[in-house]
Amino acid sequence: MPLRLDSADTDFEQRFSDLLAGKREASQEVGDVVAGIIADVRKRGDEAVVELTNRFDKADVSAQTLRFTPEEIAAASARVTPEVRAALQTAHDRIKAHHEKQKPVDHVYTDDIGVTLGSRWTAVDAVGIYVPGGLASYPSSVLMNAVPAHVAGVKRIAMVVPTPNGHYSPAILAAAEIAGVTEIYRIGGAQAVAALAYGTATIPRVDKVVGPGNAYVAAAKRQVFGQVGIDMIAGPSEVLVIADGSANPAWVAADLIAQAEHGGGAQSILVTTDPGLADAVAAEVDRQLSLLPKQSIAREGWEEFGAIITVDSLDIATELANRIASEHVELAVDDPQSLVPAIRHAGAIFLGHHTPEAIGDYVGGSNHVLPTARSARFASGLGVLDFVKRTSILGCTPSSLSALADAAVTIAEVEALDGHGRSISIRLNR
Ligand SMILES: NC(=O)c1ccc[n+]([C@@H]2O[C@H](COP(=O)([O-])OP(=O)(O)OC[C@H]3O[C@@H](n4cnc5c(N)ncnc54)[C@H](O)[C@@H]3O)[C@@H](O)[C@H]2O)c1
Ligand SMILES: N[C@H](CO)Cc1c[nH]c[nH+]1
Ligand SMILES: [Zn+2]
Repeated sequence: MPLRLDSADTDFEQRFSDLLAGKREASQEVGDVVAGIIADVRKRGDEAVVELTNRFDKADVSAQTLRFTPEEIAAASARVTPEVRAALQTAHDRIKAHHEKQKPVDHVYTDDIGVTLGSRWTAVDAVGIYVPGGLASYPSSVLMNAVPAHVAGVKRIAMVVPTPNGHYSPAILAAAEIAGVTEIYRIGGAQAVAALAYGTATIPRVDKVVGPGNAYVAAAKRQVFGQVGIDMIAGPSEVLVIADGSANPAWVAADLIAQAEHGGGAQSILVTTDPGLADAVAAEVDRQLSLLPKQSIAREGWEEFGAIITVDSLDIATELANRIASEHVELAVDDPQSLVPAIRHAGAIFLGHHTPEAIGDYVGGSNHVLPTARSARFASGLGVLDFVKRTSILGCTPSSLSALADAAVTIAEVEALDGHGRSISIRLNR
């Protein structure tokens, strides 16, 4: 049974805190396993990557077959149906159009004393994109990772995707082809992240690793940060549905199940002002789950991490939403726009009864690689800004340098850095 809470209950705070603290992400044990894998890949390179891939993915690879050949990519891509290709193309075009609007612009200005100041954006040279592939296959994640990188102007995109038992969906390679990605390795997990970060004989190192993945991938990204950049931690998926009495229980239930079916610690939470809706959604989730196979991942996910919370007002609902800081927040309420300003911590917000989170997973145009595990308090979803860096530009004239010199030299003296002061005064013959 999923957790049932009511914000008016005396033990609510304690039980809500327990819900937030629930261990869905990397444990100490996962962190230790990942540290061992990273050290092994750094030491033994391809040999370790091959051995770990064959152990965890049962993939039967060698250093020679780690990378998909152009022929394999073309052949797999040719196997997808015209419908699948067209759907991927639609997704690609919509994601591209939306991300084009995120491109930052350079600016330069000269202030009132003649100092020139500016910001210039340049793309990261080489990025590694992680496409998850353990429990499910995610062609959509190929597009969500690769399209913003292309829009940003990244020159080299290296993609990794695990191939459990040697299998992969042709749609993965078709999506890569549509997105213009040609460097693709059949590896996953922490060993893939380590190979991208440190490089091996077969896999040249990159500057930044992005993309979603399970707890092992999330832990590996945390541990290689500094050696390379990372986007954020996009781990096991989450949805928080805020609903009032106008919501359709069957639609809300379907959305909760959709997120729970990601498995691996995925979490679905309903917060509602309507106790009748809470009961109806609980019954409807059970009914819809009963139509699925007994061992369905969605049932496991819902029962282990799901929760239904009743609250007295939408104000309390939004306050809880900010504390949960969910990856996705659906506003299944009469007037969704009125709640938007109150939601400050969310990876993405979905407006109204006709915007299921799954439309954003695929073709809405916004990115589905989003911060999880409450990291929406400080992080944003993947976008063009993840693939560029900002360099500041500063230029003084003799007169503007002279105008600023005294203050600068004074601060240099306070810091006891005489060389700094001298490098300024020498130019002014002081
Ligand atoms: N936040 C997002 O944007 C987003 C998008 C898509 C998927 N996801 C999430 O990504 C995750 C995908 O997970 P997945 O497992 O299907 O694929 P995955 O590719 O993330 O992980 C598979 C890899 O995990 C490693 N692994 C598995 N068990 C291991 C063990 N015991 N020891 C060491 N390594 C091990 C293996 O190397 C394997 O290749 C899900 O949690 C899903 O919710 C998130
Ligand atoms: N909901 C996931 C992000 O949390 C993304 C996804 C891909 N495919 C289906 N869903
Ligand atoms: Zn999804």
